[in-house]
Amino acid sequence: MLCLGAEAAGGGTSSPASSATPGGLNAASDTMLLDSSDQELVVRRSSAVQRASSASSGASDSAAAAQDACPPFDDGAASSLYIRMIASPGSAAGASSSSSSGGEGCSSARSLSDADWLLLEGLDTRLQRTLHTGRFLTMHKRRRRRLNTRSAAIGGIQPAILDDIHHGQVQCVLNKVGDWPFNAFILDTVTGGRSLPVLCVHLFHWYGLFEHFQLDVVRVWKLFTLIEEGYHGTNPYHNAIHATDVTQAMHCFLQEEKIRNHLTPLEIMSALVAAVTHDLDHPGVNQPFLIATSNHLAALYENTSVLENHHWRSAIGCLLESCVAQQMGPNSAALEQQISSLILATDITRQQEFLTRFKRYLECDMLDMSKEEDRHFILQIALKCADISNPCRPWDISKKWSQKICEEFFRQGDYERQLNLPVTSLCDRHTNSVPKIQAGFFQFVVSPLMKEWEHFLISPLANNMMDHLRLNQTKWETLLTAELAEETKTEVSEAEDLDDEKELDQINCPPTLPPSLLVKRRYSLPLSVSHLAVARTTIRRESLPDSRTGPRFPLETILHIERGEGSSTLSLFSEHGSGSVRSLGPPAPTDEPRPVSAENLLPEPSIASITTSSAAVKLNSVLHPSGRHLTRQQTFPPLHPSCHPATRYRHSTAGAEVLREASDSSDTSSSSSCHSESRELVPTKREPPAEPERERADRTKIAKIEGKENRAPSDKHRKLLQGSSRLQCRRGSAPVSLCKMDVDSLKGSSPPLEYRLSRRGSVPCDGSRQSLMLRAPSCMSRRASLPYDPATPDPSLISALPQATCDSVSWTKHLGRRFSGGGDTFETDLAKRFSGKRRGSLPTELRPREKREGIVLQSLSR
Ligand SMILES: Nc1ncnc2c1ncn2[C@@H]1O[C@@H]2COP(=O)(O)O[C@H]2[C@H]1O
Ligand SMILES: [Zn+2]
Repeated sequence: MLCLGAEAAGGGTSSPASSATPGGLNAASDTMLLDSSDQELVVRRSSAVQRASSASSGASDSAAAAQDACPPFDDGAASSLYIRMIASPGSAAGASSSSSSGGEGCSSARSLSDADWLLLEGLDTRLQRTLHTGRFLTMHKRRRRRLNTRSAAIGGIQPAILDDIHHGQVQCVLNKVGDWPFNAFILDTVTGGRSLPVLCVHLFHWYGLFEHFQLDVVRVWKLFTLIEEGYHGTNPYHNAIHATDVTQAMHCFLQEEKIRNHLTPLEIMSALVAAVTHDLDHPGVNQPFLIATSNHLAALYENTSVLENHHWRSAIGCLLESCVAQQMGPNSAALEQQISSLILATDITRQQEFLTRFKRYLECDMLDMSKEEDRHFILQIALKCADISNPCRPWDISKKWSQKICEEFFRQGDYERQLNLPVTSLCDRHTNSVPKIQAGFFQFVVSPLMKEWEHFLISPLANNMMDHLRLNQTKWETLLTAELAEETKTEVSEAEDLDDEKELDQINCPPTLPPSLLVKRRYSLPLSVSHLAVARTTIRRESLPDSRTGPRFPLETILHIERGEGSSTLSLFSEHGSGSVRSLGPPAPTDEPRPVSAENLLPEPSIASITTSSAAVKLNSVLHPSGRHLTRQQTFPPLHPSCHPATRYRHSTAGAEVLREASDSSDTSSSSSCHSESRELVPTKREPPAEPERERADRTKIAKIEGKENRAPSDKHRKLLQGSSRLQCRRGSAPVSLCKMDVDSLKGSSPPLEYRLSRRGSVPCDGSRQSLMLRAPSCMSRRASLPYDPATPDPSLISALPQATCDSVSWTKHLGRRFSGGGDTFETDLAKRFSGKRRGSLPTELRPREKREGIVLQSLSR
């Protein structure tokens, strides 16, 4: 173990920036030790200000926590601590052993009541928790990273040295920590993945918080290490680097003249801790996903700001466990209250609420920074701005963030697809693209807020941010333009292919098919489907998990299951329960392939499991004494035959929409189109099985227009559903709510909301839409993929459908080809130019502008 005098223990006290520190700590007397076994930083302070750390060098996290004095936690904090205890047997053990270890002033007897102990004893976590066990409810496992600056000579024998994280490069980066073109990725690289604690300790020194609150450096390091652990390194975007980035942005804002002269040390500390914890333990999926999959977090936080509630409670848990809360003494309650309020404000679905208020305050010049509540409001806005400030960074940094967030969205879309949930538009890598998402996000989410922020700050920083924002936005729009142009080009060539197909179809089509169905539309049957018994013109393309993106459910397996040759519990095409929509059975025996579950689908660590059922029940009794039920979720969607997950998903999304509509209109919007730029999740394409001659010939033709992810249903299902009257007339992603709808039931009545919205949904490929296509080829208000030359529909079918639907058909036909709603969704000039030309999958109906504008926020809602 090497002990070094730590000039830089606080991260740059010797830097020019630090020397300007207002009341910065003299950290020269700090001594830092690094334990090479877990790279846990233990700092010994010889400073008279702080007491010597009771944590011995190399002590484990939990031991350190146990030996440190812990305060009694009040009722308000109890759940935060429970959350961490449940996820961390070490913490619970620490708490229990602390009484015997005689930690300073820490008595478990006064901390834990009988009920607490009952809860903790019920946590049979020691036996059941796996290596994925983490401290947080999402079962996050910290990934240990070797410092990339570690000398090769150390060879794992010698502990790390201080210079590992405080060598020249780190200093260089920290010296510029107040500059806007800050690159968190670089700091993360030079600190060997420890950017979060390094930055935060640096800032705590810089603001003089150690001195002001008499904080122990060991505990503060512990705090930030816990926080760092709580971020999922497996998330492309919501990881510790994002926390670092947002904290640095917050630091920049705190330096602004309008702000810095008014803040108290407590407010500064609240702002920094809130910034660094604002996405703590983020599972990488949004709130609707958690609700749709009955995730325990949704139940725990009652479907309301689920993630934000979880973030702040986890943050308080870290403050308690590190005992920093204790050191804050009487300030602790105010600190916790501010942190929770700041983090809750980052709920993106509350954007409009804050923006409207902010505008009003600015217009009426109502903000008085000498008032505590106004300062708090500005800090809320500052955190919100910091949270979405990546579009305001220089292009190379901003672009990286954009790609990362989109990759995270697309991953969620992949999970949804694999779970047979409707794929969120924003998250569909097959119909959306990074430029498209960015252009919309920049215009509708970031710009409105940043404009007001600029209005408030009136400073070079604000100008700088807006300059970058405009520049970056132009770049994404240029990319989008190029993408759409390319798409148009491709589709023209596809149209030519379709002419060829028409000839082929006329030769091969069985006489039972009405002529109007021929050459109805292009489609994208996979080359690998070998069970086509009807002419392909009758087959709708589908959106089953593509074998390229869903390797765990290759089409062969699906067809195998569908034919009843495999386990019946995983029927992907049937209607109810095991015989219906993809049925997700209970965990299969260990030697069987596991059913579709979050544990199978999500990258390790899983968000599906947290703790044992008994623990969940007890936790529930603490959080919800009224006795509401909270069960631990093992697999999802859970087995609720009466409520298909897709329906539940739609409801949760609809709920968000209603909520949004209740607030002011003109939020933001998003749209869809194009393929993903990311290739990380695209596995190698599978070999197609052997197939009959004619079908092969067909497919060779089709291959020209392949490139879609669609899959055709099997012959069996097609036959089964020939008589079905379902109204699932769109490709791949039929309106999820229409599964049981009969065409006749629509006669003379106004279409149900679900139908009018015609939302996509990735309903299982059950073949029902084919029969519908046979009967109502072009009357449906289907999205996307309209034929270039739609044949005149059967008049009797048209009369059977709601007028609105038929109107939309004629509207759609007017476009001359399939319409995807994407280009015009943002209603920019740019987009208008391409409306009707681009591919994509939005409904053909023209939805009210405010509804469309809400899409981005809704999709982003976490
Ligand atoms: N560049 C971006 N493009 C699209 N969405 C973004 C971008 N940056 C941030 N967001 C979204 O805005 C949200 C703000 O809160 P979160 O950081 O939790 O999650 C963020 C993302 O969902
Ligand atoms: Zn965030």
